[in-house]
Amino acid sequence: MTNVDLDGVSRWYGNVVAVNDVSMSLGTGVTGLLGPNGAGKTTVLHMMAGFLAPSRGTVTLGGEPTWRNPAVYRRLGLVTEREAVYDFLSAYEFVLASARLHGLAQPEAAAQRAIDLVELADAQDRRVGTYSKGMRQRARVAAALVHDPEVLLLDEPFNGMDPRQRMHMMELLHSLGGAGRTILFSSHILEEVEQVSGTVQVIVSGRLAASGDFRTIRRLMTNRPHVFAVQSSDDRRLAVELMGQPSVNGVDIDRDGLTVRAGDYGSFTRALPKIALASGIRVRRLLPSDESLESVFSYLVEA
Ligand SMILES: Nc1ncnc2c1ncn2[C@@H]1O[C@H](COP(=O)(O)OP(=O)(O)OP(=O)(O)O)[C@@H](O)[C@H]1O
Repeated sequence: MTNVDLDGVSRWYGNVVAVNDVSMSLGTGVTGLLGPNGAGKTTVLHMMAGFLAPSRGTVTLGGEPTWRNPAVYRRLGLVTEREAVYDFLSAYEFVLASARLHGLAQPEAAAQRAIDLVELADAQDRRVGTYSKGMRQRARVAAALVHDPEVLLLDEPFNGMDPRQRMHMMELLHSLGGAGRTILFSSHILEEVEQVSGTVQVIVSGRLAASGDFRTIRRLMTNRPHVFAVQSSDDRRLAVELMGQPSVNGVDIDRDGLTVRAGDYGSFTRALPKIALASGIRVRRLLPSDESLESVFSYLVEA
């Protein structure tokens, strides 16, 4: 079992603090690194991979510092966010090049093994330029896995994929994690992380906002005050009815309808249809109006 540990890690670029005093420990299986754009996810992954030196603190893999440590590079693979252009190569040639770069003793066998692992054998001799986004991404995973690393880091691996490709990649991560590897993938999409991994590290503005079991964190996120936009057949009367509800903290009314501040998501969304029904009011629209990831994350940080 290979642990990746961050201990009091900060990284700044000039005046920008990208990562601020983060400590976390990753074990085998799949962990999601969740956070809005610019939160510092890429910086964390690059420090784990030894691409980037921490400004403060230590990043270790199996107890060894990752920065400038070639022995550690052999034990990890990184799939970066941006795709390099290699359209003229077949997947096999591309993965083989990676095997040779690693100086593996039997590069051909290693390349074939990695391609089989990501289930790309049927298309391995076709140029990558003819591949779908999902297939290209799997070719890149194969290249990162060619030296059979214990740790695999992936930066936004689901970006730009359609649902089927996403499902396929999720299954692949599951099986790699199930086989005893330590896998960390970054994402800014809550549902994506929820589907792939039970363990999550949430990072916001460079700080670790929450960490651990996904369900606990999900609960933290939904059991927070919410703002809803509501439109109905009789907004004034509905406002009066809602004000009598313990789950409602406040109601504003204007031309566009009601803005309702509720104590938490569940009690309000359960109560609203009952109130409307009892008062003979038709609800035409119910929209959570503060559901941006940033607001959810900010709440977590402040909690
Ligand atoms: N080389 C750099 N020079 C200066 N600032 C940087 C550099 N790299 C990242 N930053 C800044 O550090 C912060 C964290 O960036 P990072 O790319 O790690 O975030 P992220 O969570 O991966 O976001 P995204 O998903 O948008 O890539 C951002 O404010 C970013 O602008």
